[in-house]
Amino acid sequence: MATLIPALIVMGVSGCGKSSVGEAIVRYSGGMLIEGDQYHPAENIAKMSAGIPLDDDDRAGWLARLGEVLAAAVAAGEHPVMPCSALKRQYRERLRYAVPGLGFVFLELSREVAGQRVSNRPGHFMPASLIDSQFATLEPPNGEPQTLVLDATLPIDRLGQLTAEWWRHPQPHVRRA
Ligand SMILES: Nc1ncnc2c1ncn2[C@@H]1O[C@H](COP(=O)(O)OP(=O)(O)OP(=O)(O)O)[C@@H](O)[C@H]1O
Ligand SMILES: O=C(O)[C@H](O)[C@@H](O)[C@H](O)[C@H](O)CO
Repeated sequence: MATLIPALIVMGVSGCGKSSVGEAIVRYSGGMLIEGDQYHPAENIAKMSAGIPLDDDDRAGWLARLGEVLAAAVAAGEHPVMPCSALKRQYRERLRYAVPGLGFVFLELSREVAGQRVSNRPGHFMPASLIDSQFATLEPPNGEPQTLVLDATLPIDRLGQLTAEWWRHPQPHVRRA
């Protein structure tokens, strides 16, 4: 894969489709999926499961670890695709520092649809009661470099295709659909 973007973060609030679309991107691009949620320490999962939103301190160690994991994968010649909420600009800057040129795909979704999706998803630690805090924390990546903004209600496969296409021929900031 010839690309200027070494790795991709699939970002957005809980329920926007980061994990589902990450899998589709990998199918269309040949990249390697690394699930960001897997690197949350047990305390973070316990907090979210109890309906308590994470704060900056809770996310700091997790983001540092994600940066290391991404950088190691890139150094090993992989093309990682990482679902990771990356809700605030300062979180994204930390990841960019770890992997210069890092790309972001922002899956944009309304509060209503996010709530419906999370309520209807069995067996996941994230309760729907945390959706409001996810939106309160979200700083959309408007105007940020190497960022693709997509309508998260498009079919998952289509989102994967659009992202893979953009990844092959990236433009600085694109709002496609
Ligand atoms: N584009 C889509 N159209 C319809 N349903 C979708 C779409 N994307 C995701 N979903 C559904 O919404 C739910 C949440 O998706 P997913 O788990 O991929 O989101 P997420 O952003 O990774 O969530 P979290 O951050 O909470 O893990 C799932 O049931 C999934 O099947
Ligand atoms: O930054 C955060 O608040 C967390 O990463 C959450 O976004 C969850 O991990 C995710 O949404 C549930 O899977």
